[in-house]
Amino acid sequence: MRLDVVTIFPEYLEPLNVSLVGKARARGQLNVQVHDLRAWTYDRHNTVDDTPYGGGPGMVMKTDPWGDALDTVLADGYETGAREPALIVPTPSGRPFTQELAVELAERPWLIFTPARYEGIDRRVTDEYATRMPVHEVSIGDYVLAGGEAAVLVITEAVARLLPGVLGNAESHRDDSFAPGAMAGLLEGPVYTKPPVWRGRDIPEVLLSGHHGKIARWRRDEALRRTTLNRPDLIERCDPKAFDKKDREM
Ligand SMILES: Nc1cc(-c2cccs2)n[nH]1
Repeated sequence: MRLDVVTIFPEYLEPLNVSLVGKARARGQLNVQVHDLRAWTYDRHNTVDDTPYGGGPGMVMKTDPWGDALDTVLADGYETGAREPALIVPTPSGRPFTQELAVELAERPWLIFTPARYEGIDRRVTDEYATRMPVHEVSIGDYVLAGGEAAVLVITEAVARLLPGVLGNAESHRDDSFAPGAMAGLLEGPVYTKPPVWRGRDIPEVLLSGHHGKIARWRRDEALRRTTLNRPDLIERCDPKAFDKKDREM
């Protein structure tokens, strides 16, 4: 997969050099290119914004720097064999980013992120590129950030970990919270490791029993408990038949 990020804060994307994404890049599983939007400005102040038509607070990001930047990124990507780009525009007014959308994006060969600052990017930019590729406006949550770069980090990590070979078998994403089918869409329950007693706190007996059926049932019950507490909305969506199946396996 190829990822391009165009931003006025390229240093904000440094975390893409470390940990899971950094290792995937080093292994060649991910090609990440970060571009400074100001490289496509030609005035003394490297201007990327201007006042909004129709008035109102704040500033709007101008068309030309984005258009020139995206044309260059696309030309470079195509030249090096990338195909089928999709534009990912982080915004509070976008489609909620979910594990389902992460799976959808992980299947694409090329994602181009356009994190905005200020009040956003002139709408004509996304209108222009929507004629050439899918444009996904994506929200990572119902809160307002100062810019989309943090959202790029979140989306990139959630997508990268789904790429084949990025997570070792030990870290399989099969049982992730929200992964369809895993615990029928429930939240993960509590986890424990050595020592067996810590500051007077024991491990739930069942986890030391070696009885896999009882352990699986306990984990399912804990997942139900946590989901009921924190995300009752997921309870309606989960597939009760999956429980029957799991009960039979236990
Ligand atoms: N979910 C979400 C996205 C954002 C922003 C994206 C770009 C500027 S602010 N805030 N909250």
